[in-house]
Amino acid sequence: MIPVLDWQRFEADSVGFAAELGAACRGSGFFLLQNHPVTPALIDATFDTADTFFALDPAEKSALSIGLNDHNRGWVGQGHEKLAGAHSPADQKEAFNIGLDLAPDDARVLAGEPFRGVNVWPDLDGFKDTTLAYFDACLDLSTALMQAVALDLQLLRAHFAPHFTAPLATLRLLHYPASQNGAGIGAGAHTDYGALTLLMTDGEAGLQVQPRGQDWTDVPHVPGAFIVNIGDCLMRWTNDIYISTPHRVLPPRNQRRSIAFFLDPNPDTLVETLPGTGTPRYAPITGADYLRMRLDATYEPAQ
Ligand SMILES: O=C(O)CCC(=O)C(=O)O
Ligand SMILES: [Fe+2]
Repeated sequence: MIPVLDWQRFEADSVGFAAELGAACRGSGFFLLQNHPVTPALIDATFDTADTFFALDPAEKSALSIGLNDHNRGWVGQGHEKLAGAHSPADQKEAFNIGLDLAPDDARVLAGEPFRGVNVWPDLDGFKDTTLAYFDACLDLSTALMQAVALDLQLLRAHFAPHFTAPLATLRLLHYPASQNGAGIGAGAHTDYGALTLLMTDGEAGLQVQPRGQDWTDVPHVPGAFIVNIGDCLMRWTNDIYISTPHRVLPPRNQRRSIAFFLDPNPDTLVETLPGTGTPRYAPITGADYLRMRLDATYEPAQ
């Protein structure tokens, strides 16, 4: 049900690869991607540095809290987020978000453009270098995947390139503590907000998908392969030709770690239904407005 695609095929037969990708994106909205260029050494190093961060004292982590800035960077403590919506139980997980790495004197930061802020960093050797290397590797791979999306949609291969020059990409380190009794939820049922998500897990079970009209089913673990899925922004952009699919994480038996990379377009990109996709079902919206709308719904209103 969730196909396994081979990235090497994109070089040799980009049209054939794009057709496979397109079939997955029109179906379950999920596929596994193996033989990609993000090295096992970089993946391991990112998991290791994330472990070191999550083991810090909560007081140290809360100095980097996501609530202290308005550009979606930093630490999300346990119980802070409800991916399934405000009336659901809180997710049993913690997370750390890193965005495009901008200097404090970057003109976009100084101008206060939406989501254009500086990253926040823990005082840990190697954390920044490792996570930024992982961020860059995922940015390269995900924007290359957008070329395959373009080919599948009968657009020029470079169609999306201008929309991902300085995108609202987010690298999110995730940590789900072991659950004694399986009660509650690790991450509530949701669809992702952006264009593409590249997810790496440590193999601990828990992630499930629910393709439209079907039951929840486990996502298989293929060591080293990315779990790739499309988000609501790309569903909207394709006028619902591609499907973003609900998924959730059950409370894991053992602690579980994952690393999600969310690719959203540039903040000023106008997401309007693509040529050749029929009568538009959606009004155009900028990348920044769309992401803000979705993030605002994810965090509990202040008490
Ligand atoms: O941790 C996982 O396996 C999935 C996380 C997820 O779906 C998300 O953060 O959007
Ligand atoms: Fe997700």
